[in-house]
Amino acid sequence: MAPRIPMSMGGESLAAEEPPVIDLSGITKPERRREIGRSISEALETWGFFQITNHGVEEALMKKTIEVFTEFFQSPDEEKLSIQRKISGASGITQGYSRPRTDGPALLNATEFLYNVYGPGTKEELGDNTDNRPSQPPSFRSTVEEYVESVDGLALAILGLISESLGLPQTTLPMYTSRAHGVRANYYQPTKDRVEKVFSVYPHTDPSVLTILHTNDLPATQVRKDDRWVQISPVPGAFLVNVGDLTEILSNGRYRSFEHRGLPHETQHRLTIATFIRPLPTTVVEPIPLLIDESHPPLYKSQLYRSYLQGFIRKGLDSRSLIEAAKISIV
Ligand SMILES: O=C(O)CCC(=O)C(=O)O
Ligand SMILES: [Fe+2]
Repeated sequence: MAPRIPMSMGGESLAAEEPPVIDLSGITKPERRREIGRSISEALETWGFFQITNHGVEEALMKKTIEVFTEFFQSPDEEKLSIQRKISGASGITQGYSRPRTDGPALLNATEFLYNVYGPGTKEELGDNTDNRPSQPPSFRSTVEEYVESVDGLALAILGLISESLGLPQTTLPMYTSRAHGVRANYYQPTKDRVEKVFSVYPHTDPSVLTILHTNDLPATQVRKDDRWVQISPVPGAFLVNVGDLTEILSNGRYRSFEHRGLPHETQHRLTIATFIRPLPTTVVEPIPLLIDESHPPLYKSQLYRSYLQGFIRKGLDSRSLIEAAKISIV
């Protein structure tokens, strides 16, 4: 296992360079589309992350989404605890509100967070406890539903570009994703004590194909690059996008799932909302057959997304351990 990097936050340890900001305007013009595709491909090879502007999601909707989540997290404990996280019997999908935790066998969460699944889908995709969503403020559900629908359209566009950058038809990666998305909102208490296990989201990779992160514009999301933590400066109105473990598998290792973590701000509450674009539980995840030939053997095992997710739930946030375990060992 790779050694853990010290968690200290000395400013001098942060690299000057960071993932690029990519402007999506003109995406329908063929030449511009190729240029955007090249920028995304380069960003994914170098960082696994990029920010996007002119992405088509309405600014007012983005703001309103931050507002309703903030209002939820600031509501009284009994309100939040009334939808405490629980596992649904049949689907195994755990939804609801979670208190900050620093104990337990798996590396869990030192922030409080809310996780629910939104979008069209079967009971197996959505889980049986979709009622475990906030009912306050009254506009919460309709706002988040509208937000997720809009982010879904953006995700399809980005997945199309990533597919093309792999030399595949733009429908390829979307075919591996469900339209029901996991939405995890993290709420960080302010603290000057920025060390692991204090109001942070531990180093991990995402069990997703693609993750689209919306924040209240405060640092710090950090990505691990060449054994250093690189802090990403939020561009107001932009989304932070990264590929997860499933894209690493589907692309047969061309686009790696980079380890990252979330830290609190010193003086203000940080809110981050991650939308995870994922396969269906019944999808077989394996390197895309068109990318495999004699000189490019598959580097990852084939498995059901459901089994992958169960492994994630069992382990919690634990650097790159699951994706490493998915590799075919070459002896
Ligand atoms: O809050 C952040 O900055 C990162 C959150 C994250 O990585 C996640 O929820 O998967
Ligand atoms: Fe993440």
